[in-house]
Amino acid sequence: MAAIELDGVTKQFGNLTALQGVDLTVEEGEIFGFLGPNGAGKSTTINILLDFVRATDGSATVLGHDIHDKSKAIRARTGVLPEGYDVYDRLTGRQHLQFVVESKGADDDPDALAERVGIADAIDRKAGGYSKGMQQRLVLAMALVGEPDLLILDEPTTGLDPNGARLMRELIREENERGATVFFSSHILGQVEAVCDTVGILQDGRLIAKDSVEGLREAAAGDTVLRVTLADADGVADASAAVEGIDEVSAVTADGATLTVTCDGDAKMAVLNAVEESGNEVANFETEEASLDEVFAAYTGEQEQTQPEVDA
Ligand SMILES: Nc1ncnc2c1ncn2[C@@H]1O[C@H](COP(=O)(O)OP(=O)(O)OP(=O)(O)O)[C@@H](O)[C@H]1O
Repeated sequence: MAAIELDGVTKQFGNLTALQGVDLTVEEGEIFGFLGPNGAGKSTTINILLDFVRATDGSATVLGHDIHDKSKAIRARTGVLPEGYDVYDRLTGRQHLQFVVESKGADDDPDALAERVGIADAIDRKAGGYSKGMQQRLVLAMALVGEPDLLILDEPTTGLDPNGARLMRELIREENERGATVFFSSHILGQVEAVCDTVGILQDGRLIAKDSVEGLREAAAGDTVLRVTLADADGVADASAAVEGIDEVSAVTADGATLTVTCDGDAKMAVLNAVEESGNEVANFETEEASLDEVFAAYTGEQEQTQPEVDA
């Protein structure tokens, strides 16, 4: 059974088309990264899945249930970290957690939940006094209540420092190992790359790609950069001339005994053969993979969508 299935989902807000005919399947047990620039329609998709917003057209199921007819059943089995969720300033962390435990009919221990997200010391303080990152951790703990079958996390690393972002990734993996499907949206590519099995790229309300991180890279990385180091630097000019003669090669630069060659991914062997045929011995070669940033830019045609990655 698919954990999430969208079939031709379209959403109009007046004249604005926020989603256009989105078909998407997220398999059970997957960690799915929903990637897209600001305004692409990620939150609208999530709101439709949770029946907070009605689709103009199309249909969808979550955990096998129709999103309209069975929204209560869906929410009972789903943990959600909404974008920009406001905590109740006057309630403590414990009261927030107790509220969710009771409303879900679960039996989680609030102290254990707070411990998992790293706010155990602050559990009896009012959430209004929490830092932004602590509030985000509290909301994450609320999403974990009741061992949900599906976690929907909308931009979960917002407001988190590198340690918080790392914790988020660890929790996503732990929850997935427990058996939960994880669907999380982000415009921070590194977060998605670090933890996801599958990525969907949404742009202007259309799903423009869905693949594994590796598959996306291969599909979008038309150009590969090869660094070929020769055994003898004296042969560089000949080797360079030989490589330049290959149709699939778009650029060659030389530095000492190393040639840097930009070429189509499938021309790697031709490059190495040309170097050897020019009378040179290859001492070493490396291939530079396209980063997911480059993949994302190749798909969306946008260069600077990302915030600096919080490396952890
Ligand atoms: N309630 C609404 N009324 C009118 N327009 C809306 C509404 N909600 C969203 N939109 C518009 O729909 C489009 C998609 O917005 P959405 O919030 O789903 O994007 P997003 O990918 O989640 O972006 P972000 O990363 O900035 O949160 C945007 O153009 C947005 O302005």
